[in-house]
Amino acid sequence: MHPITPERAWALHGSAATRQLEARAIAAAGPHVLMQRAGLATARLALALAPHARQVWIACGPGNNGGDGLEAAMHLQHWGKRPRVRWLGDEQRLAPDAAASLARARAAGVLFTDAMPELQSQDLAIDALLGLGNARAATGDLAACIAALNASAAPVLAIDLPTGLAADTGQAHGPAVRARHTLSLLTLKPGLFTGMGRDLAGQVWFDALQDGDTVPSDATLAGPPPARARAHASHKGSYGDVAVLGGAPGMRGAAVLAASAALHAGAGRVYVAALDAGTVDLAADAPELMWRAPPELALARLAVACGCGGGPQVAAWLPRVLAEAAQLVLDADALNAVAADTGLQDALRWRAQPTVLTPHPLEAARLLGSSTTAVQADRLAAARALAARFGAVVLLKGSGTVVTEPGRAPAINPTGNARLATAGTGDVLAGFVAAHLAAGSTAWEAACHAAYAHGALADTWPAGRALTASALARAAA
Ligand SMILES: NC(=O)C1=CN([C@@H]2O[C@H](COP(=O)(O)OP(=O)(O)OC[C@H]3O[C@@H](n4cnc5c(N)ncnc54)[C@H](O)[C@@H]3O)[C@@H](O)[C@H]2O)[C@@H](O)CC1
Ligand SMILES: Nc1ncnc2c1ncn2[C@@H]1O[C@H](COP(=O)(O)OP(=O)(O)O)[C@@H](O)[C@H]1O
Ligand SMILES: [K+]
Repeated sequence: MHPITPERAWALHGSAATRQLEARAIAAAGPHVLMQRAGLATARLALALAPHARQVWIACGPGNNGGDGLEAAMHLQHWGKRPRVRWLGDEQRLAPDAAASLARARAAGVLFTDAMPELQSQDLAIDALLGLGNARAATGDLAACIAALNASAAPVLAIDLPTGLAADTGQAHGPAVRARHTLSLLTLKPGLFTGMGRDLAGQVWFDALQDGDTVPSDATLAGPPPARARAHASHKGSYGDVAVLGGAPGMRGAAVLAASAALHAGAGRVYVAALDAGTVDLAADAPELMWRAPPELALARLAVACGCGGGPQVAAWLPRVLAEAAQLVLDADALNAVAADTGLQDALRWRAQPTVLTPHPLEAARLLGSSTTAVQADRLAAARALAARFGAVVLLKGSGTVVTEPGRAPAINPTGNARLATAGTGDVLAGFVAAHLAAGSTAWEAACHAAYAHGALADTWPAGRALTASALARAAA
């Protein structure tokens, strides 16, 4: 069993792939063996999380997720704990594995009770209501158990998935359990790491329940970028040139943030072309930045971050930028301009040079002609659709940032937290991506590595220090 941390990459499997692997694993191991392993793993984790727990409330649903919970109850009973089980199943319609675990829990003397527990007296609660079989919004007793788990002062351990969380999308379309820990079984599911997944699953643990067998993954949970050593005999030209095109009147700060981020992330030289009527400025904290009028940029030699505070003015520059920029990050207003103009959409599709689009969900919705709700309902699918439509790497921002490109399984970024929800951090990310592109990374690597580094800075940010976008830009290593 492993705790899932951002220190390494992990393969992610959606529900269809997991069902496929489950069928093979059951065929190989024999009936009930997998559920026995799942229940034992759950009980062991429960004990590790709450070693002194006496009272454990286990809410068990009607299917095999409930079977895992019953199996765990049996072990906890054997180990001298006092598990109390609320079981929502129907013996007439019970699958054989869950029926076997029900019999074992009863034989062990586990207490079954329909009464809701005295919530404050529980030391631990286990959510074994629904897992992969979660088919519709919970109502009735199921919804009441979800509410009880969420009201519990005790930590909640969810088996396989927090009840109500969709394995493939990270969305919940009804009441859902908010767990402190989730033990994912057989595979890690993408929905645990994006959308609502991070908030509902808490700390994720993983037990493969079997050795060796696997099926093709649907996505990856990204790992850290490889360390980049600088050759001693290198010079500023070795790390490439970035230009930021943005900063319309009143929004110059966005361009400075992206430029400062590119500079601190290691770009050799950083130019800023502000759309603010061409006035030249020296940012007090970054005299290294070189200010140019937009027509002066030698786009064909530059990694360009375009959009950051660009306002409507950026649209006029996009035909040239799309045609000429050696590498390109399109952010914010540049994305909105593309969304509003089919000519720019064609130019983006025809572009052959490396390109990264960095929309937040609303920008993605504009590009897709859909809504933020539709994008968030399936972030992986939305990112894939955008990548296919524009033939570019897409980095869809938000909790569990998704990176994808045509023909490749998406990566979900494991780092970052809600302290990043402050104005300007997206401009910083665009600057990071541009710096990686300028240094020679592929568009895919630049997007994955920049997202990871951006989130990791937030994850290690000192508790007492305000996380502002300008401080984030300067903190890049
Ligand atoms: N079969 C096995 O040996 C194994 C099963 N495993 C567990 O089994 C789970 C999948 O089991 P199932 O396929 O039985 O699925 P679940 O146990 O997640 O739920 C399926 C049952 O819940 C009902 N249901 C779904 N949504 C409902 C709703 N909103 N209101 C009321 N009832 C609802 C379905 O009609 C069905 O009876 C996995 O998540 C995992 O926890 C794993 O332990 C691996 C081994
Ligand atoms: N709750 C969160 N968890 C993880 N990352 C977040 C969260 N909220 C915001 N972020 C990150 O912060 C950045 C915000 O970017 P964006 O929405 O473009 O803001 P802005 O336009 O103000 O710069 C993105 O990288 C996004 O992924
Ligand atoms: K569950």
